[in-house]
Amino acid sequence: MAVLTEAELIEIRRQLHQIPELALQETETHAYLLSVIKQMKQDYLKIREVAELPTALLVLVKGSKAKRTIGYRADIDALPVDEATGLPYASKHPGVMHACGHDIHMTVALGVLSYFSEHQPSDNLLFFFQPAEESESGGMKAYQLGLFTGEWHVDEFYGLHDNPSLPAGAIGCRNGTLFAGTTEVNIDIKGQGGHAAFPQLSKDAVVAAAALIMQVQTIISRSIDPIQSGVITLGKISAGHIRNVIADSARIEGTIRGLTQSMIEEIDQRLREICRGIEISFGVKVKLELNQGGYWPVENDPDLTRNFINYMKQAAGVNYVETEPAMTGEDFGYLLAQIPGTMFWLGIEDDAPLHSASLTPKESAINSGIKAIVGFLEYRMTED
Ligand SMILES: CC(=O)N[C@@H](CCC[C@H](N)C(=O)O)C(=O)O
Repeated sequence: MAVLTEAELIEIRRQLHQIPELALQETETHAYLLSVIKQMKQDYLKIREVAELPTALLVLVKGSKAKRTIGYRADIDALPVDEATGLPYASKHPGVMHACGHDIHMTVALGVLSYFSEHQPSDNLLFFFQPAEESESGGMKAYQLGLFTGEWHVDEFYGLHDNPSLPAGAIGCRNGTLFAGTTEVNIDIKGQGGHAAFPQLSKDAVVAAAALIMQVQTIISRSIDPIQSGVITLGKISAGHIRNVIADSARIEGTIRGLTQSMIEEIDQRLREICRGIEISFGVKVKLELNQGGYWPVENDPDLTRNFINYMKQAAGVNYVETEPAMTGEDFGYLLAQIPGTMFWLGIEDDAPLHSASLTPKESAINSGIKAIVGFLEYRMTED
């Protein structure tokens, strides 16, 4: 196979878009990626599958006179979102969609890999197709399994996220914190059920949940320095069985975001205190689970990122945009805390935001992204 053309890449993206899979279940996606990679020229490639993380895929491109190994990561999982785009190539998996654009991430990575499968790089390149970014901490799992050791050691890591608010193909970045750290929140309230007519004989889990939700929303406005940024979103609540029975339990699921680790820990602590207060005031039991996993703030390495930005600013054909930190989370933050590197945005220009059922990335972003990344990697490999 020659280097993948723009038309072939768009077709690949559409195939991937039709087979979205949730975190750690990306078997069809894994098989598809493998089939595309196996059609590339294999002379410089070494493919690795991992029994302990079966949907992950690593591909090493052997450099001709390697001074280092440069890692490039693309996440491969999708979201439990019912696609509403009406596109002819919409998801074939009901209730699951590439609503965060990981189909674009994979396609860009395949495009860059395809280029270097035909043009041997001087440094080693390691492509990491990572499962479980949206949940389940795939990046942290991979690192803790020792995937980046020995021959597969990575000296510096790069990865992108698509961004609907940037023009198609634009590269966005900043030095310092790019994305927030996040903590997943699960709250189980156990009360006592009873007849709707006799609330005094019950412990109403719905009322306790309502009070808890309203109190939690005061953390940001009343416990956090207004100059600092934090977000608490409780995106899911379930409770009760029928209108005239007082609910005996309620479950709330959400996410906390902060641009620094200390901010996240401060919010976590206030949440614990509010849960204790709800127990006392409503006579219920509240079980709080906080799970940060690998979703650490994405901290770009100062030197590597300065270099990346300087390259992108002057590269012909690259529309570089300096961006603000975002409250989105990314488990690439964990990898960047272990291995220096840079995360950046790729503009996909859409009115719909990430995680929307109507997200429709502009596909021209794929080719622009590949050109910018190939150019940067070739430049980086000329440096000592
Ligand atoms: C880019 C993006 O949208 N990432 C996700 C990451 C999820 C983090 C974690 N599972 C959580 O929900 O706290 C995001 O929602 O920002």
